[in-house]
Amino acid sequence: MGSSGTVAILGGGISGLAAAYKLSQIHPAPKRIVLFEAASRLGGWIHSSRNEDGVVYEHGPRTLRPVGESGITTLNLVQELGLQEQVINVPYGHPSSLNRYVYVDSKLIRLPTQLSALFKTTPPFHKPLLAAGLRDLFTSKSSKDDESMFDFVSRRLGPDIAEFAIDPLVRGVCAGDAKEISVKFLLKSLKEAEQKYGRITFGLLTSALRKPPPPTYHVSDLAKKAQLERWPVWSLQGGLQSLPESLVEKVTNAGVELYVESPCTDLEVRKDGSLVVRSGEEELHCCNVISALPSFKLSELVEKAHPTLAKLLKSIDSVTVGLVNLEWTGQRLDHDAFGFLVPSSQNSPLLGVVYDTCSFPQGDRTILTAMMGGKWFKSLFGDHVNEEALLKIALGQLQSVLGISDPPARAQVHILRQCIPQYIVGHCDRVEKIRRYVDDNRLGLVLIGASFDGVSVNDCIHNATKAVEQLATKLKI
Ligand SMILES: Cc1cc2nc3c(=O)[nH]c(=O)nc-3n(C[C@H](O)[C@H](O)[C@H](O)COP(=O)(O)OP(=O)(O)OC[C@H]3O[C@@H](n4cnc5c(N)ncnc54)[C@H](O)[C@@H]3O)c2cc1C
Ligand SMILES: C=Cc1c2[nH]c(c1C)Cc1[nH]c(c(CCC(=O)O)c1C)Cc1[nH]c(c(C)c1CCC(=O)O)Cc1[nH]c(c(C)c1C=C)C2
Repeated sequence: MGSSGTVAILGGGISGLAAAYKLSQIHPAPKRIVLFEAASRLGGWIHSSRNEDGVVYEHGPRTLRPVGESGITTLNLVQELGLQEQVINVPYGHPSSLNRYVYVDSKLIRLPTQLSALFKTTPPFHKPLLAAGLRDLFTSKSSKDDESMFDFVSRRLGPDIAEFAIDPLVRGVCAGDAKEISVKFLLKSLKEAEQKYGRITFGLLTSALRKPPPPTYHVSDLAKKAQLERWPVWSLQGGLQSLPESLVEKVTNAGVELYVESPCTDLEVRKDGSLVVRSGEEELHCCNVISALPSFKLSELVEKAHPTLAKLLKSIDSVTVGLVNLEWTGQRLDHDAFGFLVPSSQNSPLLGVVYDTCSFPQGDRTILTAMMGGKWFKSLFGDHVNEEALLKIALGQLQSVLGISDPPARAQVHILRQCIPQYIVGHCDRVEKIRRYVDDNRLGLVLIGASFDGVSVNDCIHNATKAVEQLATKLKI
């Protein structure tokens, strides 16, 4: 088979599917677009299950934010796919968008959102939050180019904020340890403000006062509606899995070849710059390969020919999450919120619990998702923990925290192995080195996926779209 005009995509998660969709839309489109997926289903970590009675559980992501260029890219895509009627949003000002709890010293504490917390000591903090602002004003800037989220916030705003706000935030976004995760992961603009103004408060003030410039990119009617109505987050009826399902339908109709249960087992770069993708006995010659694989998986494929690259790719580690969906009949919560998070200082097996039916009610029932382990999975549960044991642990925790003692009407447990990449200190440099190696060695590889430039679904779709736009300008079709 000739390589000219054939593009291979490795991985059929949302990144790979978004790339396949975008590639099938460009003119002229490549002659062949072939996607290899190792698992028996497409969608990667986006996984919803639909019970026979229509009740939906999410085993991966559940809500997306509509903000920023990447939030708009996803809503644009949703409209292009004709899914706008299926969009459900949390209304502006809804308790699930305002109330976030932390579980500290055996108590659920609502994180303060009111201005009074600036002047009054409000638990779990030990000082009024104004003290944090004053500390920032009197702290000089650090010369370090990168540091951990915990160190940065502890230094600038005090250890209280680092322990009770930043540490749980990191657990609630990447199931990781704030003492290891790079400040550039979630607080890039604050780190830049420190470098530019010496104080993060000056940076916050300047950006609050500055009118954002009008967008230079397309904003669909759906994205405009989300902005106008100030949706905090949104999802899809039937679960977020409807998004990859719709992409699969569209790309199949556009002629993209999708192979499931077809792991890429070898990737060879020939001297003439063409590439050979192997999946078991099959081999495909192509002009370009888009990898939408987790970094550690791609590392295995390039290990033999490019050990230096393999080592760099492998250094972007991922953590395992035990995820337990639980359902009870009736309303079992005495407060409305997005959920609660547990700071690592509490040494709990729980990372946090999402109150799914508070954001999106599903009749007269309570559905919660407990997430456990993350960075601490192995030290908490060992190598051989099974689903039954995790269910028991989750139920015990929910009894202590929420006082729910009767057994759930239904439950599902999933052990999500190596599901969230960890952007530890130095991540940006690592990614730059990886990309430089690929360019310098003319490997013809395009790297997308959650391992590199953002873990949210929005980031994955946006980065896949941008990468294909760039590739289109130099495609050897
Ligand atoms: C529990 C959980 C909750 C989350 N919550 C949110 C949320 O609320 N909001 C949000 O925005 N994001 C959330 N995320 C993050 C988001 O879901 C992921 O970052 C995103 O789905 C990753 O997509 P991806 O396509 O880059 O990678 P993946 O989904 O990992 O896809 C990679 C694909 O490659 C396949 N593969 C692996 N090896 C091979 C091989 N050798 N050959 C071929 N295929 C291979 C895999 O089977 C997989 O299908 C959450 C993630 C998890 C795990
Ligand atoms: C307890 C563990 C986890 C919970 N969600 C995730 C984990 C690991 C994964 C996750 N959650 C979000 C993202 C996307 C980040 C983004 O950039 O949009 C990912 C990968 C969204 C999110 N969840 C929480 C926050 C603060 C955010 C960021 C954006 C937003 O404000 O929506 C908080 C949170 N997550 C979990 C709970 C229980 C919780 C708060 C109570 C579960």
